[in-house]
Amino acid sequence: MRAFQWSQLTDQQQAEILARPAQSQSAELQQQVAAIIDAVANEGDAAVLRYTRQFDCENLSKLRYSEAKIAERAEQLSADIKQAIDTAYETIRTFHLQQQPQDISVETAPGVVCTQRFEALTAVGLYIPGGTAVLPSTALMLGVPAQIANNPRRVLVSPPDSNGELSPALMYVAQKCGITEVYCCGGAQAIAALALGTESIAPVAKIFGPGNSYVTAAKQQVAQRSGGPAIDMPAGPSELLVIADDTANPAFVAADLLSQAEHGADSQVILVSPSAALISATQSALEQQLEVLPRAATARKALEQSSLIQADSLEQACEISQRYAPEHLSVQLDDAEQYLAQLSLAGSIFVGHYTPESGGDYATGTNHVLPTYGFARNYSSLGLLDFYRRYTTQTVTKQGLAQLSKAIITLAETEGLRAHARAVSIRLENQS
Ligand SMILES: NC(=O)c1ccc[n+]([C@@H]2O[C@H](COP(=O)([O-])OP(=O)(O)OC[C@H]3O[C@@H](n4cnc5c(N)ncnc54)[C@H](O)[C@@H]3O)[C@@H](O)[C@H]2O)c1
Ligand SMILES: N[C@H](CO)Cc1c[nH]c[nH+]1
Ligand SMILES: [Zn+2]
Repeated sequence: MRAFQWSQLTDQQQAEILARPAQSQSAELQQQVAAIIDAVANEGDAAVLRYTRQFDCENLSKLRYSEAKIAERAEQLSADIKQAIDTAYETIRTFHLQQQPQDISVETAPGVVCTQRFEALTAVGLYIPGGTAVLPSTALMLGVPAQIANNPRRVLVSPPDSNGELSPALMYVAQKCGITEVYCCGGAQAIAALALGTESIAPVAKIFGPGNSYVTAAKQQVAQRSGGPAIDMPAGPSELLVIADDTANPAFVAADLLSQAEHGADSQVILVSPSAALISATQSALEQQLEVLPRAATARKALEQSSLIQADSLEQACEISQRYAPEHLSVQLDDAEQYLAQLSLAGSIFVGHYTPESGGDYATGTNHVLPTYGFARNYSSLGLLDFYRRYTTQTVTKQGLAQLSKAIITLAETEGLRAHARAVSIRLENQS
C-alpha cells in the first residue's frame, strides 16, 4: 500500500490519491458494454446465452430456473448455512420493516387537499453478482425489501457457475424471499435483458444490485435510454475508508481493510490516521494476515491502488473522508460517536472498535448495497423506499379554487402561459 503524509502533498497529488481506479470508467469498457446491450436488443435470448457461455458457462442451455429447480437446489443447502441465512434474514427484515412508507394527506389551503402516496413498483430486477464470489448476502439485501414492499414481479438474475448452476445458498434466499422468477445470467447481458426484455425475460421497471464495472456501466447505460428502467444507484467495486487513532487495534484495522480488498482487484481501501505508529503497525498486520488469506492475490492487487494516509489531526482525517465519500466508512476511535457530526458522506458508517465492516455486509440489518465511486456524496444507501414509486394527488373544491385563483392566474400570466390561466378563470366564470 502506498503511504503518504497528507499535508506534504500538492492539491493534484491529493486528488490522485483519492481518485478511483481508472479502469472502472474507461471509454473502452463503456464501448464494450454498449455493444453487448445492442446485441441483446437485436438478438434477445440468443445474445444473452452467447455472452453467458463466453464469460460464465460454456455449455449453458437454458436461462430460466423453474420453481422446482429452485426448491431442489435450496434443499441441498446445509443446516448451518440455512441457520446463518435465517439469522441475517431476521435482522435485515427487522430494520427494513421500520422503513415502511407513510401516505400523507394535507390541507394546504382551505378547500385544497394534497396527498402523497406510495405504490410498490410492479416489476423489479435483482442483480446478484457471481463472478469472483457468489453473494447470497446480496440476494438478502435485495430480496428482503422487495418481499416487504410486495413488488408483484421480483426477478433474480445471477451469473451461473461453470456447470451452469446457481448456488444452493442463493436459491435458499430466493425461496425465503418468495422469488420465483430466476435466470442464470450475469454481466451487462443480464442487465440489458432486464431493461429491454427478451423472448424469455420480460422487462422490469427498476434494476437493483451491485456488480463489477461491466454491470455498473450497463446499468447506467440502460437507464439513459429512452423508456429505459430506473436503477438504484452506481454500486460498483467495494471501497472502505478507515479513520483510526492510537486507540485502535492495528490487527482489527488490517482485517477490515483486507475484508474489502479481497472483493476484487478493483476494490480500493484507505486508512487515514494522525498516528504514524498505528499506520506502521497496520502495515505489519496487513502482511501477517495476507500470508494466510486464500484470496491474497486479489487483495494484494487492490492494495496496490490503495493508500495509507497520515493526517495532521482527526479533524483533517474527517475532511479527507468527506472529500472521498467512501462506500463504507469505519471509525475506529474510543470517542467515535463524537466525530459523527463531521462525517456524513458515506454509504454506511461503522462506529467503534467492535463494529467490523463485514458485520454490515451480512447481518447487522443495514443494507449493504451502497453507492461507490464517490456517489455517496449524492446518492443514498439502499432502503425499503427504493422499491416503491411515489406520486401525488390534489383535490380542489370550488371555494378552494377561488382562494388560489389569484396566485395561479398571476403566475401563469407571468410565465406568458395564458391557457394555464384560462383553465382557472373559466371555472370561476362558470360557477353555478
Ligand atoms: N457496492 C456494493 O454495494 C457491492 C455489494 C456487493 C458486491 N459489490 C461488488 O460487486 C462486484 C462483483 O463483481 P464480480 O465480477 O464478482 O461479479 P459480477 O456478477 O458483477 O460480474 C460477473 C460478470 O461480469 C461479466 N464480465 C466479466 N468479464 C468480462 C469482460 N471481459 N467483458 C464483458 N463482461 C465481462 C460477465 O458477464 C460475468 O458474468 C465486486 O467488485 C464487489 O466488490 C459491491
Ligand atoms: N462489501 C460488499 C459491498 O461492497 C458486500 C458484501 C457481500 N458479501 C460480502 N460483502
Ligand atoms: Zn464485503
